[in-house]
Amino acid sequence: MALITISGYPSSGKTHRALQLKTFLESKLSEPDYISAGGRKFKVVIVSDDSVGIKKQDYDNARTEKPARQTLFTTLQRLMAPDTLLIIDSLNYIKGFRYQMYCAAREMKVRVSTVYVVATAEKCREWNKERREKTEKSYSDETFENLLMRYEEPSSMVRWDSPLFTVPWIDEDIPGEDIWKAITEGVIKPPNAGTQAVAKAPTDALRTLETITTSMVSSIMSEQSLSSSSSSITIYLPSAPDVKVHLKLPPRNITLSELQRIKRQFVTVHKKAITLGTTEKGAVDWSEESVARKFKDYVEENLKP
Ligand SMILES: Nc1ncnc2c1ncn2[C@@H]1O[C@H](COP(=O)(O)OP(=O)(O)OP(=O)(O)O)[C@@H](O)[C@H]1O
Repeated sequence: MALITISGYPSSGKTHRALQLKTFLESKLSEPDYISAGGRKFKVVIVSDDSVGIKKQDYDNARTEKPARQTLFTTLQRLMAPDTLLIIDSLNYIKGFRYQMYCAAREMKVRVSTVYVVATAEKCREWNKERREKTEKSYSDETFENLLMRYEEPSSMVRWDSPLFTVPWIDEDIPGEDIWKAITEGVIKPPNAGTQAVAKAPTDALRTLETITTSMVSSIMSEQSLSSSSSSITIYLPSAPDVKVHLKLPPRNITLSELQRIKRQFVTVHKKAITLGTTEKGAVDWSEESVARKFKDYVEENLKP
């Protein structure tokens, strides 16, 4: 039915908010009108680091953090269902990971929303220290500071974070009614080209992903050098000349390293989707045109103005 992603700094009160939200949603689900309208039994489920066995120390280095995140992702894929309001209570601090969850939700045809729990770094530091003093689970100081530095703030401007609800730590109420509306009445986005089922071997898909994105990065760079004042360029794919992609660029010079960083993020996220898509849910569409259009959207949304 819906996927609600909670995101925020370490020790910012995400679990506190997730529990508040669960109580609110359960009270809405128990309203007689709601039950009789749908005639179905819905449930609210929280998936958290604790519930899937992720420890605070797993965030100490990438070697342990990556498989932890993968466990979280596999669990949420398994639990997403038409009768479930799924709340993901974890740091969810990587933009690419939130995008990956969003794609999975679209594939399952469930509504999405993001709750950004905001507390100052100082406050979170204080709460993390208090947890340690009370011998509760806490992050080491080094990991805590590292996570703060790496935190990629959600933005209502990008599809995968919206609708976005920002909840400050001082405000005791959550915007429950607004979240409820978003997850029961909001638009269900159809699976995009990248999540529709069309057979293609994973090795081909990985090659397409790499060659198309590489070729688009060089096309953007060369088009930009030819028409420096233009804010919109057209790219033709050398390997598929009948495919034309129109790309909007911000009115400034885009650097190669910027594009390569965006390309790396895109490739990493979709490599995972290719593997999961082909091993668990049937093959997905990784045609050249589909990859080109997905990458175009990703570039447009990730280039700073
Ligand atoms: N609004 C608040 N007012 C006072 N204390 C709070 C508030 N929110 C959280 N805390 C305290 O901060 C600590 C961390 O809270 P919580 O577990 O909800 O954070 P979290 O963001 O889920 O942490 P983690 O990053 O470990 O998942 C707890 O000890 C909690 O009591």
